[in-house]
Amino acid sequence: MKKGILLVNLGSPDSPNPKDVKRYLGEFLMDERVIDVPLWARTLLVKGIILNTRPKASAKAYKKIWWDEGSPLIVLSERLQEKVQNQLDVPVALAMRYGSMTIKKGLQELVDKGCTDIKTIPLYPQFAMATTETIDVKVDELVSKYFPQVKITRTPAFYNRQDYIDVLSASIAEKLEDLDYEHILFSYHGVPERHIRKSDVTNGNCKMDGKCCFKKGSLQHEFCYRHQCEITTINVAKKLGLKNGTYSTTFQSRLGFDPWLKPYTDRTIERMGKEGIKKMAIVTPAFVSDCLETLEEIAMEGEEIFHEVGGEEFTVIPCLNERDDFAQVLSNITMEWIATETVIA
Ligand SMILES: C=CC1=C(C)c2cc3[nH]c(cc4nc(cc5[nH]c(cc1n2)c(C)c5CCC(=O)O)C(CCC(=O)O)=C4C)c(C)c3C=C
Ligand SMILES: [Fe+2]
Ligand SMILES: [Fe+2]
Repeated sequence: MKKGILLVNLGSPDSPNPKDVKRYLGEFLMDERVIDVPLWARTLLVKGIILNTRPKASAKAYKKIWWDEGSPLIVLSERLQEKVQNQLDVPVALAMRYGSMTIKKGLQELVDKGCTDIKTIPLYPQFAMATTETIDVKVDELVSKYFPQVKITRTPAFYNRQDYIDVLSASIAEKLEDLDYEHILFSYHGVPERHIRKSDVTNGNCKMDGKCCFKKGSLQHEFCYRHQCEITTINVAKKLGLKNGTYSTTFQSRLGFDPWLKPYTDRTIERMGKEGIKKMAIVTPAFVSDCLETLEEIAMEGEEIFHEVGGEEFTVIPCLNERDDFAQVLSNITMEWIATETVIA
């Protein structure tokens, strides 16, 4: 069976115009693993409220970060795919969970090249129902409907791989080398607290009390986004020798009125600025590629909040994007898969 790799990221609108943003947000937010309420309630909320208000504001934000070549998230994912392809002999395709670069097209591209043994790699270091799980489920649906001859191998979240932690740490160290910063914030995309409970395979271990995520050996950690974010921070802090109190974990990008994972990034930036921190660095490890949430929400809005409360230097560390060493992590994941399958066969 010929092998192939399908990298999958979130996706972006086709353009930063309100019509395209509305179409994209409609597909994204109608996903039952993103807005996880019954269909009637989701339809009311998304089509009745959000899509009548948000696209205009979101389009304005997208316009601020859009590149001549297109959406930064898409362009950076394409550059990454090219790098990974150059490191490997097996075909590597790229798809997006939402928008025009569909997973169906990505699978078709690999099938057209003769691949029937495909490994999917969601471009998310940490597992979440709204990211990794929705990709895995969509791939299964498409394969059973259109590509029954294809065997799929999933890739678990790679937050705890040493090569990933080394690369993330190197990307931070390079940026901070000559910089005199007082605090480094590790800001992850948030999810509603409810999502963490829903993904709790141990049925009740997850108490959202700040302790369960650190319990050794819990089966729940495999599907606990909060645990995986906290551990990413801890492992990087260890690798870089960061002192306690000089770094922290926060969660950004809330939507709606339910409680989301805390502490919130924007409020933390504001509080720290008010408490007298003048030089802050911020890294966003839940995002592999720079996107609206890093380039606008963090680098523009976050900086504005910090300056408003007296902060002076706000350094944003880029995502791993198309770094050679990050492409190498994805190639390592691929080569380990090929080696294991060869031994089993
Ligand atoms: C990194 C992982 C992500 C998780 C987890 C996630 C959960 C999540 N997101 C929303 C709602 C929105 N997210 C939006 C943008 C966006 N989200 C991620 C990643 C994760 N989302 C990325 C990479 C991006 C940027 C996409 C780009 O084109 O650059 C948006 C759209 C922008 C906006 O209008 O603000 C929304 C809406 C929910 C509800 C959710 C979990 C339940
Ligand atoms: Fe999001
Ligand atoms: Fe947890």
